[in-house]
Amino acid sequence: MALRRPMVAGNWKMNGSAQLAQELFKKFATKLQDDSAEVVLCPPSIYLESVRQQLDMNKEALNGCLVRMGAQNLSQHDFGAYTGEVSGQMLKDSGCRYVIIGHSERRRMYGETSDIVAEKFAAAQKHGLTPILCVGESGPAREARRTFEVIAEELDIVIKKNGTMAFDNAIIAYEPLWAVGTGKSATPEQAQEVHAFIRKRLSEVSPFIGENIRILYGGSVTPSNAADLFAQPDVDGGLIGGVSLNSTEFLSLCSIAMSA
Ligand SMILES: O=C(CO)COP(=O)(O)O
Repeated sequence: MALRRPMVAGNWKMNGSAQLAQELFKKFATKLQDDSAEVVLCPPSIYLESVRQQLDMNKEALNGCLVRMGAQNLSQHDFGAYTGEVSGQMLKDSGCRYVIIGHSERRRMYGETSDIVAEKFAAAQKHGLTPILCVGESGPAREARRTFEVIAEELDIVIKKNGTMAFDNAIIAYEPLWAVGTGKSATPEQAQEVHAFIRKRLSEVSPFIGENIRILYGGSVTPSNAADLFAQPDVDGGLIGGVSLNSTEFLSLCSIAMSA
């Protein structure tokens, strides 16, 4: 068993259906073998209930395999006049264990600043959810050799607001923007380099957290590149977009993580 249990988290984004949940669980029930990796489904919030039903219905068949549920976003506020928003408490009530925070699509398209991301991180933990914090540089930033600078900045704002110890209960996802949904994944070496940088930065404040935090890679992960990515020493699995909608391919990523 690896020091850190690998995780494969499926971010459905604004895709999927109750039927997809059913199809995935049918395969989980027969194909997942043990608890050597953790599998997380992050459907749109309207389908959390469908996933939860499947989790309940398949409890016995899953037989100790770790399948869990996460949300894709939450409000930084607890309750109130925030039309269209969902609070951490509501996600917790729906059976979520995880919540994705600061995905690049939300930062870019919905004006989520790093300050808001830091507030959402705090809100998630306040309500007993584990944040999956996304960080990553744009293509131009990489070309300008600003990758580490961008990642450090995104991390530091969350650390400043929440403290390093908050990362005791958090997961980080490195998702370079140029690799998200483009079919052009980071190479295993590129991913490893950034993951090691993130781990080192956290280790400087807490060696325990640095050693134990799981850092996922996200951006065009497929069954053909996953084994090399997941085999990197500082890559603890993946945050999967497109492929998480294909039950056969997603299951094959889960198997790869289980043997990583
Ligand atoms: O954004 C992602 C996961 O959060 C990655 O998406 P793709 O796997 O579709 O590139």
